[in-house]
Amino acid sequence: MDKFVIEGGVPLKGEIRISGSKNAALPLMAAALLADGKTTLRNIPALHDILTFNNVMRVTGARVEFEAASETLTIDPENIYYPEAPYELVRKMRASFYMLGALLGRGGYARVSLPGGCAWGPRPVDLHLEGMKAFGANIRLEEGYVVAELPEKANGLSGGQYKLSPSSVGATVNLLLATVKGTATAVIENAAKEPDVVQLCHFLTQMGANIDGIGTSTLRIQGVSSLKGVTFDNAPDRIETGTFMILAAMHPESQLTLTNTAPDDLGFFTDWFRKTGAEITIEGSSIHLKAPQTIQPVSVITEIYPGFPTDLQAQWATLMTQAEGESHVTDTIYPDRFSYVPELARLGANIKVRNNTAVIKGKTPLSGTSIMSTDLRASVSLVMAAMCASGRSEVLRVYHLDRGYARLEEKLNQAGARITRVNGDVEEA
Ligand SMILES: CC(=O)N[C@H]1[C@@H](OP(=O)(O)OP(=O)(O)OC[C@H]2O[C@@H](n3ccc(=O)[nH]c3=O)[C@H](O)[C@@H]2O)O[C@H](CO)[C@@H](O)[C@@H]1O
Ligand SMILES: C=C(OP(=O)(O)O)C(=O)O
Repeated sequence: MDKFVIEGGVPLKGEIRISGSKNAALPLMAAALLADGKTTLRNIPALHDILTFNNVMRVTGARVEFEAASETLTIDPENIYYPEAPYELVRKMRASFYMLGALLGRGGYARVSLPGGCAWGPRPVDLHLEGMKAFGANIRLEEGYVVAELPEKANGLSGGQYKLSPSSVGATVNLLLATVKGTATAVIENAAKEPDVVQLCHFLTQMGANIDGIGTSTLRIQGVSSLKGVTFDNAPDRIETGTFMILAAMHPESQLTLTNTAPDDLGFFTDWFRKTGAEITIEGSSIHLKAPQTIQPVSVITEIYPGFPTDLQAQWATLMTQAEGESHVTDTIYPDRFSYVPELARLGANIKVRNNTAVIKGKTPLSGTSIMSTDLRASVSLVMAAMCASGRSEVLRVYHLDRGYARLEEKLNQAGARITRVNGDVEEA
């Protein structure tokens, strides 16, 4: 397992180009399996999760070619013959569960292992299954696998209405995939409005789907008989953008420009960010950032889009260890997503968890030591803390990070960071 060795205390200067979004790309990839022809997706980052999903699709017989240098992915689903997603791959990544909707939508049958992904407490898939049932699929559990199929003699789902409670990105994606082809009308209420879902709807529409209410919480899908393969540009990663914005605020001398961003996809995040005292100027797809001399404490509560994203709360709590005063970071979406807290405390942060809230008292100096990543966003927050700490730190198990950040150390080093990737697991055994 690789680790990072980080020399802390240096500001970030210059430009960093934001990669394509992981969480927006994965639904597109699954949707490409519904087409009658080949789909080309551009701005697809060479991340472990993307490579894993490529392999998940290949198991079915789909032809998948990824050119990492040009970040271009082609998916040809013509020869799909094996509508299954095995445990060995699905356990690595929760979004593999999108295969359930895609394969059901394509051929009326899917057998998909129950998912893995970042683990921070319960992450049920009941809404995915209940929604598919409500739209007429037969669902059964079989030795850790979910089998979804059309009822005997039916030649499509029956459609209907289903209200997600709570709203769910993954369930909205799966229900869209399951229903865009066919003859029925399906209405998803309290659907997710995250940019990743909106992009998926636009992509499906370009393929020939009929979806009303895109960008609202009620999606009305009228099934169509076929979908065609298209060429499509994936959106920039809003979570990578937010992560680097937060990082740029952590050192008083940092001045950073992020290019290839989609500022509108950040929702209200920029408002919270400004309250810290950081300066932000948006110019087309570039975001210019200047760190505050003194970071103001800003409490946040995670909410569905456009509220504060749960995927940025660990990074925010890390920033708040350097703010002058007390702040609270509350996660209402994943109440247990605080595994990074003991590690920040080991670096010297004054941070404690009360129920679903991290209570942070700043400003505390951080000093370098060995720290362990536990999930994707937790691990990037530890890298950020190590970059802010005095002396040298080691961040172990960076494989979590490689799931979702493309060439992180290379990008940050180009802006002045001092991060070395060390291969192997001898020290961690
Ligand atoms: C690959 C991907 O895009 N992952 C993102 C996606 O995850 P994911 O799609 O898994 O997250 P959801 O939007 O589904 O989860 C939202 C809430 O709904 C609950 N829920 C969800 C499904 C279900 O069947 N039952 C249920 O109760 C969850 O426990 C959670 O409390 O959105 C999350 C919330 O923005 C992000 O943190 C993840 O990074
Ligand atoms: C948690 C994430 O991914 P997943 O839902 O695949 O675990 C994430 O992208 O932050």
